[in-house]
Amino acid sequence: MGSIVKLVLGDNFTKIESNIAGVFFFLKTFKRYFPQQLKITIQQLFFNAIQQLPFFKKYSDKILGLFSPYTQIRFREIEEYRYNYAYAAIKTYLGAKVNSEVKNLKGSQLKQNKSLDLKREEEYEGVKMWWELLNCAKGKKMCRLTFHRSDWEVVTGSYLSYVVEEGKPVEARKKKVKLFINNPSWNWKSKTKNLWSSIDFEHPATFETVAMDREKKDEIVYDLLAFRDGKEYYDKIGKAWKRGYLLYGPPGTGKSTMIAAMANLMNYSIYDLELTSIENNWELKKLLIATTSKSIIVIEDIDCSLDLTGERKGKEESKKSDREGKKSAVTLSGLLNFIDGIWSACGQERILVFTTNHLGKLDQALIRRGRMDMPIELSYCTFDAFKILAKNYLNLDSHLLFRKIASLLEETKVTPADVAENLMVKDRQTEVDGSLKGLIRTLEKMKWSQKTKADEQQKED
Ligand SMILES: Nc1ncnc2c1ncn2[C@@H]1O[C@H](COP(=O)(O)OP(=O)(O)OP(=O)(O)O)[C@@H](O)[C@H]1O
Ligand SMILES: [Mg+2]
Repeated sequence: MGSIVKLVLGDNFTKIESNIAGVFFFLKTFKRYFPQQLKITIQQLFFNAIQQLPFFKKYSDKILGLFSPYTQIRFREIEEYRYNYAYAAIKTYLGAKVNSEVKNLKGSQLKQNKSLDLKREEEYEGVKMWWELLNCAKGKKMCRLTFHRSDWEVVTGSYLSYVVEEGKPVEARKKKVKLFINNPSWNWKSKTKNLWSSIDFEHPATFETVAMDREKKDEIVYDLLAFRDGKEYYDKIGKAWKRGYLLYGPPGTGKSTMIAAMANLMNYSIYDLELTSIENNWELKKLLIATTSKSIIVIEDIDCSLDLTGERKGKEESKKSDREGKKSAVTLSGLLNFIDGIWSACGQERILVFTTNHLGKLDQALIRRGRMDMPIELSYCTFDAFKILAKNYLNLDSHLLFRKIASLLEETKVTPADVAENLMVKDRQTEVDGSLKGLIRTLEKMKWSQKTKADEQQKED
């Protein structure tokens, strides 16, 4: 074998042969004379140097994972659309350490799609390790811990629990998400705190449980995260740090559920603004100025609350107008002024969400870009959305009846709320089949009645 290689490579083989011999001789001498600690340091330097090579830069994570004596543990900020509290605790721990030991702080650039916020070296019970805080593509963030494989037990055994415990006390003071509801203006007293009443917000919805196409959902989550981390960007372009989302779709498609998921993801409070209990533009201004930063201001069913001619025509409008004997005057222009003017002046880190069942009824001025940055359509249940509901309600990934349901969903307009209702069971063990069959019956009925209606319509036309 050696002679065939020699024949092919000729003189080069002799050179390679002597180089390899040289490396082996070096490693042998190194092993004999150098202490363990120095060896670890040199190994680290060697792997750091390798990471700089272009080929390794591209595949370094995978290659180093295979050959490196070092191993890594990653803590992502968002795991399966849920906020990862271990990440938060670690970040807090590292932040506190950085303030007291600035000398360990290093900043540099990693791969093109990752930027390094912080790198610090740690020593725990004689074990050396390295923490990195990384900003990855699409606003994702993570902490990465690198350490020698031989230290696995110390790191996973006691070190990580120590870090999470240390980071916890600050994290425990984390803001509680609140739901604010505006008091009717005839109940306001002199102090600002009477404008809004609040309760703890404990809605369990997360983006994981919102049933909609995954791609669309990812786009929304990345948009929200980019907004949250965008202070510098908004400062740079000279725009107020705010973002508007317009959620539209038929009743029962998950608009309110998505607002709850947004609040839980961002850890922002919700201000649920009921325009029908406000008298005029001045009151609207007062209410909006009293909202705090890191909040989501929600106006549900905007088309029912506001008339495009300038007068409200809300669900409670007639009742209230009768009672007070005068016309209320919150106008579209009042709202627009706020979004563009006062909003920009006092608005720090606020999200504005409008919902509607009828996109066509809204004034273009209200939904133009800059006011509503992202229109989000919540639509009838697709098979992708159904699979999420089946997982939520029945803990089911697949079933023989799924194929039938998929084909019925293609032909029927049914809301996720209707599907969810059919999937609710008290006893999962015995009722899974029954609830899926019940859903199929409902879908068949709906399909038939929708078809009949469409035929009648066609005849009329
Ligand atoms: N996309 C969805 N994902 C998960 N659950 C959903 C979804 N859509 C509806 N649901 C379920 O249906 C119920 C009603 O949904 P929700 O209140 O979010 O609808 P909506 O679009 O706000 O309706 P409306 O226009 O009447 O306000 C929710 O409690 C939820 O359980
Ligand atoms: Mg709703």
